[in-house]
Amino acid sequence: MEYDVVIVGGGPAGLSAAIRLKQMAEEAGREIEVCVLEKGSEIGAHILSGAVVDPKALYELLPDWEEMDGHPLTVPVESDNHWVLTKSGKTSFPHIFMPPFMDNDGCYTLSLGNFCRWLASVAEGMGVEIFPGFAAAEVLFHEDGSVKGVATGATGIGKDGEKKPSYEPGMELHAKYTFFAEGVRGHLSKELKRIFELDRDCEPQVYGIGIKELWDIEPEKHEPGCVIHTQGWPLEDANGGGFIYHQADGQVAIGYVVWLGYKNPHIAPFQEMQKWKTHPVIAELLKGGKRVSYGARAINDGGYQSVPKLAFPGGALIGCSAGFLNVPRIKGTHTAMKSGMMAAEAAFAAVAEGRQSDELTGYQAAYDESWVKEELRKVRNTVPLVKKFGDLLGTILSGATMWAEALKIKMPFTLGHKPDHEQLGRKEHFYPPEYPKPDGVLTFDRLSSVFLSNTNHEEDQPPHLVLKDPAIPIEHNLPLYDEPAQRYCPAGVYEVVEEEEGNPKFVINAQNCVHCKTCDIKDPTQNINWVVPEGGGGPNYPNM
Ligand SMILES: Cc1cc2nc3c(=O)[nH]c(=O)nc-3n(C[C@H](O)[C@H](O)[C@H](O)COP(=O)(O)OP(=O)(O)OC[C@H]3O[C@@H](n4cnc5c(N)ncnc54)[C@H](O)[C@@H]3O)c2cc1C
Ligand code: SF4
Repeated sequence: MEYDVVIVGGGPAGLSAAIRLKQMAEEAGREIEVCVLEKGSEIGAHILSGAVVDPKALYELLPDWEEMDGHPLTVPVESDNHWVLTKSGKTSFPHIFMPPFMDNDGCYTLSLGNFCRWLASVAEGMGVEIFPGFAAAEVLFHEDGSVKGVATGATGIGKDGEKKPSYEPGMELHAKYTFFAEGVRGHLSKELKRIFELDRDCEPQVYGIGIKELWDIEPEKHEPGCVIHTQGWPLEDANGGGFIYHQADGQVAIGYVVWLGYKNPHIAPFQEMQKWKTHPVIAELLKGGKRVSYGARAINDGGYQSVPKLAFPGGALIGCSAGFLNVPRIKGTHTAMKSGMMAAEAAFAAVAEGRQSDELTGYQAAYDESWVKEELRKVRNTVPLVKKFGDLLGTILSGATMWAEALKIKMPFTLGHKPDHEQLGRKEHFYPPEYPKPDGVLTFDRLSSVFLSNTNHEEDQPPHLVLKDPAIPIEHNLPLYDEPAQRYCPAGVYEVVEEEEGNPKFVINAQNCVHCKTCDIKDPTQNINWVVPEGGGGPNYPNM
């Protein structure tokens, strides 16, 4: 199938790019053929976020969005709180100490999945072809090495590699330009970074794992638009923090992010979140409520200094595939959208000039002049400072650099990052943290949690969690790190079980995978390669 632009990924970046392309074509009075591929069973099915969204990019994309039908930006932020937690206490950090650009004034709290569903309806109304349930499995290249498009994976192939009666071949989608909008740690984007050496001149990307639950809470405790961020307890050997967003319909979205640069191999991010919920203030908020959804997704933490080269012959990385998240604001939606719009503008100009398959230098140039780059520049030292000096001193120092930027004093240094997978220490050098036993009311185990993510994969299909060397988990990771995949995976996919003869065996329950990408990031020897399973497989998040 031939298109002008093929977009891989129906998140905020991909959908904004599609809408912007159609808008420009309409303004110019010409046609442009655009399609969006989405591996989830529907748009939004794989989207997991907070979210408190800054509508800055939305105002640029759809200036009259407030008058448009069905938009989900119905709960403006009414109160903005930051708590520093100890085991049983909390101190509210005075809002006045926050640099003005950290403000949530004018932002909305919502389900990002529902936001994407709405953006998709707008895009379809403009003639964008959207294919949910289609995972782009392979990048296609022209003979000169430029990107030609993508191929979706075939369906109906068994574990043994043989065709089943349900076999359907994959499709090739060719385009003048292909945008990769796969979100954090996209597996094709990872390949493209390697092939075109896109990250040769930037710092390595670093990540966090965000674990989220949606709760129906008692009506008298619900304060729509109340936004709370927490730092401090319970994390000891790691950095990160929690969020509590009072959203529409009596629900609160709660989540916990653990930065993946941690050294203690005994840490289990899922358990950190369960422990965080036992804090008296959070436990009280959730008491009498019911957990209705669960999920997890990695998040980019590298920021400004980890943004790779954005364009290459025939394509571009947009959104979190490149990595535009503002870490102290925990916001990447508006920057993802704007990057998609900038790429769209460059691609439209190129197609209108009759060009194809070349490098969209206009996109890179637009980013270099954009508010996205400037926003990321101001907060670029937060993550390295907190990692180096710890939560308290690091936050103070990072706050000082942000205030300096707010006062127009440009910091003359940019600190670097170290890859997350190189950080783990040996198991005997660290104590296992204490975690609560699940009570099934406030705290849960991983399997009952995954059940709430509605995750489903066809069981008889080739593995989508590919071990480069099957011996490494037991022969290398187990003796050194007690095989950390057992703990960092938020879906209980990886287990070490004793075989009858007493030998340990590494088991992969791939059907439980919620596509968070943590294993692809944190495995110490980068032995796990996450590739797309059959399209439509994975979580089915309702409103995450
Ligand atoms: C826990 C957590 C909390 C967050 N909180 C906030 C917040 O409060 N505010 C905020 O602004 N941002 C927040 N973010 C960040 C925000 O969610 C991201 O910045 C944003 O979603 C990035 O958009 P994207 O379009 O680049 O990628 P995504 O939203 O990840 O979308 C990518 C899409 O591409 C699809 N896809 C991937 N690979 C393929 C493939 N090969 N073929 C087909 N489809 C594919 C995926 O299924 C997905 O639907 C949070 C993130 C997390 C994890
Ligand atoms: S297997 Fe990997 S991608 Fe899947 S849920 Fe576990 S850590 Fe995430």
